[in-house]
Amino acid sequence: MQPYDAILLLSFGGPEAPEEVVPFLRRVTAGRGIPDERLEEVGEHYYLFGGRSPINDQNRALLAALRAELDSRDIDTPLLWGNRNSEPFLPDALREAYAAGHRRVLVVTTSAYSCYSSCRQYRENLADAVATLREEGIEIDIDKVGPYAPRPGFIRANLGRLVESLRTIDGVPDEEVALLFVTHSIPETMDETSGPGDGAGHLYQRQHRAVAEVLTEEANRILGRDLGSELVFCSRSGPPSQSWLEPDVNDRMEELAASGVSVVVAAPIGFVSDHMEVVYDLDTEARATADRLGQRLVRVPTVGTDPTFVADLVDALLERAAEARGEAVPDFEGRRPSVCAPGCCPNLRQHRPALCGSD
Ligand SMILES: CC1=C(CCC(=O)O)c2cc3nc(cc4[nH]c(cc5[nH]c(cc1n2)c(C)c5CCC(=O)O)c(CCC(=O)O)c4C)C(CCC(=O)O)=C3C
Ligand SMILES: [Fe+2]
Repeated sequence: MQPYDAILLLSFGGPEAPEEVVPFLRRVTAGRGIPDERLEEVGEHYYLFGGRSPINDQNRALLAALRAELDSRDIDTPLLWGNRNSEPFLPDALREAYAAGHRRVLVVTTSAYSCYSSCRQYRENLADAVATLREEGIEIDIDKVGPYAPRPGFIRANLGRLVESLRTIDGVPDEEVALLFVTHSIPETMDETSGPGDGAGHLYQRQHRAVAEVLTEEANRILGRDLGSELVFCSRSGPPSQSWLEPDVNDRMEELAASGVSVVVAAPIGFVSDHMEVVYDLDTEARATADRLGQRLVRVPTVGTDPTFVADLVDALLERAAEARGEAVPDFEGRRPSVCAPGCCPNLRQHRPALCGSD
């Protein structure tokens, strides 16, 4: 893994007890104009699950799977974990890394796609953490693996799960099935400006549509079906005056019921584990919508610790290390170099320093 002497999994974080819910939500939304009403509502989602989000346990499982994959390739580089919004906090993780003698850390996030929330915001968190540590006299260098949704392993792992789910509705005619790929809604402006600032924009949506297209094609080929598919969104927040990506999964299910769809297959390709957005927004809310409409909802699992996904993440780490050594590495979808371009996925609220980019 040279030139890196540690790897760090960087994630969103989540509460693990009822008393952690409000402090967590305050951290997530500090200065982001989320209405109080929405916060109370989201708090209720967490209380419904005893105040414990599944995300940290899922990251513990991912860390164990990554460790096992690294070990199987005789890579003994330490693997660490830091979060944006809950313990273990990123600056603490980096402080510990330094204390253990690590000076150059390679980061991989639990966000697979490109947009401010899923990429640059983590880069800002890294810049903040490094600045905090510098004040303590600690110097640490950070690089990051780029958004990995277009990678073959992420796609193959999703395909395996999708095909398995579709096999449970073998006898249902194509015209009665709606295949919905689901991701987190984001503000329209965040989508428009996502990507390397080359004028094209909408990279967030384009990456999802590309993944959805390959998955639909391949699943149809494997199963001898001719299913269509669409991209829909969940977890909208923000004030009603702001446009966010649509349609909402529940609204679309309602329309589909009216046109004779009896089975909805929901594949949350926007997420890498079955965290709150999945267990609440899909398994609770969308399931209630399905029940009301008399539809059957088949929810496809996220990639989680799928061995194909885990092996591909380790490949991504190794490729990033080779890139840092100046070696030629495979390109995919123009994601080389891994350093983000100037103005990539900008912060539209205020300019803030960000690491792992060329601006
Ligand atoms: C693109 C995207 C991902 C996917 C990529 C990735 O995985 O990073 C993601 C993941 C997640 N989002 C999460 C939780 C929350 N996101 C919020 C708010 C927001 N998310 C946004 C976007 C995204 N979010 C945006 C544009 C906002 C508006 C405010 C802002 O501009 O920041 C809020 C505030 C309340 C609300 O409005 O919902 C919460 C509580 C959790 C933890 C789940 C758990 O606990 O299991 C995870 C993994
Ligand atoms: Fe979110």
